Amino acid sequence: MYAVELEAKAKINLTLDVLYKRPDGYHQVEMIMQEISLRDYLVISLLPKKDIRIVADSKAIPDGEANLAFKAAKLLIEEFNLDAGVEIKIFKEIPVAAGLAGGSADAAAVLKGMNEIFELGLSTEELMLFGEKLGADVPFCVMGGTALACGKGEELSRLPAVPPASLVLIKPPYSVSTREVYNRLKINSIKKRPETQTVIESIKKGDLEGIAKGLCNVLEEVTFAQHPELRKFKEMLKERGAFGSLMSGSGPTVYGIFETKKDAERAATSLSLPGCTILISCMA
Ligand SMILES: C[C@](O)(CO)[C@H](O)COP(=O)(O)OP(=O)(O)OC[C@H]1O[C@@H](n2ccc(N)nc2=O)[C@H](O)[C@@H]1O
Ligand SMILES: Nc1ncnc2c1ncn2[C@@H]1O[C@H](COP(=O)(O)OP(=O)(O)OP(=O)(O)O)[C@@H](O)[C@H]1O
Repeated sequence: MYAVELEAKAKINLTLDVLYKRPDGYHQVEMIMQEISLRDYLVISLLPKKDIRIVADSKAIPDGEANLAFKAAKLLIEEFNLDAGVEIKIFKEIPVAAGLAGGSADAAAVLKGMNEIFELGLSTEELMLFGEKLGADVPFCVMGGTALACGKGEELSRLPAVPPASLVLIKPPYSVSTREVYNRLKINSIKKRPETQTVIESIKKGDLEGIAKGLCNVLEEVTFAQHPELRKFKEMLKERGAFGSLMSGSGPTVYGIFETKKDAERAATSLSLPGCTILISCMA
């Protein structure tokens, strides 16, 4: 049976600013998105009849039509009236509901994989437009790399690659609802906003310390109000040599940027946070 194997890479936010609430209920954002090496693996196989089957190695994600990978397959089957189906095997490595776009990454991988299996001939831009129908982070997960995201997150402009750097990610043993965090945000009381253009300049110069100094996510205050220990996790990473640390997306994952893999490994092994998942990854 014809099958394709894909990697679905996670993302972190280097900056995340929220400008205002839009009439459509979403928030206007300005954020720098960065693809990282942490990834899920998917195997998509052709099924002779119109059926979508999700086979996941994790009980933490839905195995039916609530799965974002299922929604992506359904979207293309209906759009192109495909007279066949797919089985989607998902091997999860990305922590779920962690602020790392795990579901969005899987959905983007399904769009790419089905484009290949059914020879739809869709460009990256066309796949990103389908991604927009699935969720705000999906267009970036289709594009990958480093990008400035505006609008709901679908207006993307590619940025130069950031300098190679390692990350330590701390994922606490609970998840956070993105929707609740956005809806709890008091936009008029945001004390510190990212200096997005300054960070873009640092990226263009390949200045890792400048990037790290510019890390800023306005959603932190909302999630930290519920989980104050996350603020401590940021400090612990910096005390262990991180150039900078930040919560990714709506959280709860907090990450630190380290110059080398060895620095990241040393920091990670010195952390003892019962119940937390501690991962090492890299940017670019
Ligand atoms: C927090 C980020 O992950 C940062 O990259 C994204 O902004 C959220 O991306 P996402 O999880 O793919 O978001 P979606 O699944 O499309 O939306 C989940 C919910 O988050 C809220 N949401 C999301 C994106 C956005 N720009 N404004 C919002 O208010 C909406 O209530 C939405 O119903
Ligand atoms: N393939 C999937 N992988 C992970 N979560 C999925 C998937 N399909 C559906 N979900 C659901 O989507 C919700 C969000 O999961 P996800 O891992 O995408 O969160 P996230 O990383 O915080 O996303 P974002 O950073 O975009 O806000 C979870 O509650 C999960 O049950």
